[in-house]
Amino acid sequence: MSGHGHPIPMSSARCGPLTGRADVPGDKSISHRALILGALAVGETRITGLLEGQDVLDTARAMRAFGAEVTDHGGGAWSVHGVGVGGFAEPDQVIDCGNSGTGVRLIMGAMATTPITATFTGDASLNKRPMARVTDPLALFGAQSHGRSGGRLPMTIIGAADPVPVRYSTPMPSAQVKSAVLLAGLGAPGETVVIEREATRDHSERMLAGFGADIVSEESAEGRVITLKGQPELRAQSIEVPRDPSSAAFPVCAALIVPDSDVLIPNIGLNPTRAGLFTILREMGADLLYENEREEGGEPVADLRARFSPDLKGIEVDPARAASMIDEYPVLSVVAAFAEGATVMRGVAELRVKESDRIDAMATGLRANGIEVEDGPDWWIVHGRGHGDVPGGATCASHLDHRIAMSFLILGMAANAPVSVDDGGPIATSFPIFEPLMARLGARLSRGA
Ligand SMILES: O=C(O)C1=C[C@@H](OP(=O)(O)O)[C@@H](O)[C@H](O)C1
Ligand SMILES: C=C(OP(=O)(O)O)C(=O)O
Repeated sequence: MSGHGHPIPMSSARCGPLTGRADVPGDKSISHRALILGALAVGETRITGLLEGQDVLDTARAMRAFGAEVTDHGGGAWSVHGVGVGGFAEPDQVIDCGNSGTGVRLIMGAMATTPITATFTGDASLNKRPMARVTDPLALFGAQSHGRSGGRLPMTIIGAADPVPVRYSTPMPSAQVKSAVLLAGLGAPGETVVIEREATRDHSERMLAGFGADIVSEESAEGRVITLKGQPELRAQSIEVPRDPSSAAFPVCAALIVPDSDVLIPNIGLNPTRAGLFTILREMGADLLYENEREEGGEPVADLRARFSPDLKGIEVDPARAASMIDEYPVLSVVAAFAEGATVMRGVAELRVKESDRIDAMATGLRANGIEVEDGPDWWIVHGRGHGDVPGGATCASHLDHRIAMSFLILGMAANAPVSVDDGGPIATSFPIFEPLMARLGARLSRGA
């Protein structure tokens, strides 16, 4: 797999209209949480629509290592026989979370208040990412961690034998940190409180409530205050995973920039903590409609219809929206290249600590393809060239980052010359059917240098 297998060079060439229906896979964030909470519940949790991308498969394997029975019934249907809160067994192998920040950080939280020891590792990308943001609050519960310098993986966590509850303000907007603290709070007596200044994706809170935990979110002058009562008995659930808005972003953005396209992307989760990209695209002048808006399994859902939008305008993206579209900035920067004027993105320092430094990876690749980009520590500006004037023609490094690889392949669909990536392998972490799905719509993707 990505980071372990051979690189898969891929290219994308200008194509005719993209048309038809794009059924994107299940939501990655919700899939991780369904497996982890299923493993912490009593009884059998049934999941449909699970994302079978490598990140989630690595979490499924990890849950088995902690003692849960995880079964793949085929076609996205899975079941998890949980061990109950506090019931995790000590794994006898190192837990390899592959490329997944969400996987490793949430699982560290989930085991940190059980008196067991586990060692975590990942691929070359994950082993560079900061873990102190999770181990600092886990230490407050009484857990110990021993990792490489700078708080990097591989890392051993020794769960607290006698955990205490915690009140913690997250220092950066991060749903992974929030979720790690909440999952650790399950194993501590009393109330664990997480305070976040900017609201991040709330799938953990919604799903914990669904599993029967006593959890309350309140808005206050400090921000959002989430209070969880520890040591509940979580009851197994049936979970239907909605389709992933972060994956939908790719066919949506491709349809906006490829002339005469008209693509329907059904059943997309539009939780407001996730849907920022679609709001911004509409503000830029995108022909993007929400059809058949409804609620499914406690999450807002709609069918997206995206059509070629020849008059996109650059925009100043409201930094208050950053958390609700944090994974979508790379593909937004591609759309920005086809807009008239500058698109300004501020307050996005977090982009520098994802699977890659996403500001640097995109800025470097966009410049190589003839697009002017300025960047600083927590901001970047893409100077759009307008439709029909994006040169393309370069090979970009994907840095073991699925979203970087997919973004540059989208660029190639509307640029004047083909665009290549050195390695499309990481795409399988979140969107394993990206290639056939985009090809069916009419994209011209090929493999090989
Ligand atoms: O909680 C989650 O499922 C995620 C949170 C975000 O990360 P941060 O918490 O680091 O912002 C996001 O980038 C990631 O893709 C998924
Ligand atoms: C940042 C991402 O994932 P993770 O942090 O789970 O590796 C992502 O999918 O864009």
